[in-house]
Amino acid sequence: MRIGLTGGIGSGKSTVSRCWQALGATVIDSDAIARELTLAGGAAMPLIVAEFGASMQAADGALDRLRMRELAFAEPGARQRLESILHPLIGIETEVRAQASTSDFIVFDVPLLVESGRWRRKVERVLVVDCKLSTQVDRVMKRSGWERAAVEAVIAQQASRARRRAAADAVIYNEGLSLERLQQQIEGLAAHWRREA
Ligand SMILES: CC(C)(COP(=O)(O)OP(=O)(O)OC[C@H]1O[C@@H](n2cnc3c(N)ncnc32)[C@H](O)[C@@H]1O)[C@@H](O)C(=O)NCCC(=O)NCCS
Ligand SMILES: Nc1ncnc2c1ncn2[C@@H]1O[C@H](COP(=O)(O)OP(=O)(O)OP(=O)(O)O)[C@@H](O)[C@H]1O
Repeated sequence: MRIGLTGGIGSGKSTVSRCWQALGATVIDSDAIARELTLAGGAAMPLIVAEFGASMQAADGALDRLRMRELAFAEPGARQRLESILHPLIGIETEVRAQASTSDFIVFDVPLLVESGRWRRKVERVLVVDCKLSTQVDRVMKRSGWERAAVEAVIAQQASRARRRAAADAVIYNEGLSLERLQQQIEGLAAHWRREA
């Protein structure tokens, strides 16, 4: 079964992904693929340099992520140009990885599943990880050392919690939840979806 896992920045997608991995699922992480594509020599780099100029490249040839983040979340047009380079390449790579999987469950961790539209028909279930906006901000500031305004700028470009929940087959409310309880919820969901299938 193909599951699309989504949620806002810092909601807990990677944490939930690890719960699925513990059950033997294959997890395919779009953010990780985007990072690989933009390493030095990555397939996206020539296209990014052609579109945004060589100043977007760090000294080692990889994408200058901080610089690109500042541009992409300040100018929606720039973010869309970046997405139009990366999203087709991410789509190809995720499909290659999915084809290679022999697991019962393939979990696609896709931050922009609801926003992009092209994902819904590729998955059989949509699992949304939800939490309060203030929790998202706190978690990302703590985990990544970002400024509050940087986290808020990303949240402003993402779907609302209500829109995401409306697209969900199941919602994990990841607020004050121990990792044990989270794992139990995923186990319950996996059993339920196994029965449905
Ligand atoms: C802008 C970039 C360079 C910033 O890199 P940085 O290392 O600072 O952040 P990172 O990649 O870890 O992303 C952190 C989070 O930002 C959010 N985010 C990333 N890109 C986008 C986007 N295009 N729109 C909305 N939110 C986004 C996601 O929640 C993501 O988990 C990078 O996020 C990127 O290349 N984005 C475009 C690719 C994309 O759309 N990725 C989203 C998953 S498909
Ligand atoms: N239930 C929880 N209990 C305690 N800490 C949590 C919980 N869920 C998530 N976190 C912590 O919050 C931070 C963000 O979680 P995680 O990385 O899973 O989110 P994400 O949705 O994958 O984030 P991003 O969109 O930035 O990739 C991490 O440091 C994680 O350890």
